[in-house]
Amino acid sequence: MCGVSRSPRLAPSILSCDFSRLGDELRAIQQGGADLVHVDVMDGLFVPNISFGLPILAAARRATDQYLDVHLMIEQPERYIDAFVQAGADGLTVHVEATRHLHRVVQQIRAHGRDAGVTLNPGTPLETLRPVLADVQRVLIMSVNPGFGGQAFIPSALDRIRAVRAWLDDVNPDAHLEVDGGVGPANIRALMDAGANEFVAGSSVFGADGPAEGLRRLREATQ
Ligand SMILES: O=C(CO)[C@@H](O)[C@H](O)COP(=O)(O)O
Repeated sequence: MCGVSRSPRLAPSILSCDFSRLGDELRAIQQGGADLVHVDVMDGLFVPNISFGLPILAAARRATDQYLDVHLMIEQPERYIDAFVQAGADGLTVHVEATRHLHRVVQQIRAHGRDAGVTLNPGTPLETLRPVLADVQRVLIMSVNPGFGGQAFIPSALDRIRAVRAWLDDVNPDAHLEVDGGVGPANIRALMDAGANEFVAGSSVFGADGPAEGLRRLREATQ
């Protein structure tokens, strides 16, 4: 039996929001029942896109009291952990491919009292995560190649979730297992059944019908 509640936690990705109305968007997702706010930081080096960085995170921190789940798609994240903590991150997730010192970065995040997360690209062997599984609060399985919102879900993520869920149940049942990329009403139930309990969603939340409806559809699909 897993230690964390298996109740699904919805994590809208603000990468897909209207940044000219960031405060309104954050209020809308909170009112719509978001459980945490996913913040995608991209450096144009680790991924072929630049999103935003510290000032936007700090602005989000001023605008909401919700948990800020920061996904660092940046090279050598150890250079910026302290700054992202200062800017208001509650959880920081780093890529195994982006650092030579994965265990040290996890320690660095934990030393600030924040939740440490680890993630990996869809083409990276899961084994690279294993040495730190007991030390983290969150594992993120990427179900797209990171860098852009609105991409198609990669089905092999389902088996990867099942495998990591089994490992976590052995060594760290309290850790969250999050999935990110192409998540929507059509696949959220299958992802839940595979063992994920946190669901990052950009397009399916900030779509044409707005965050309240997007979140309602996702929540309904988990039933
Ligand atoms: O990290 C990323 C992309 O790199 C994701 O968080 C996306 O922003 C999710 O967007 P959708 O696939 O839900 O549109």
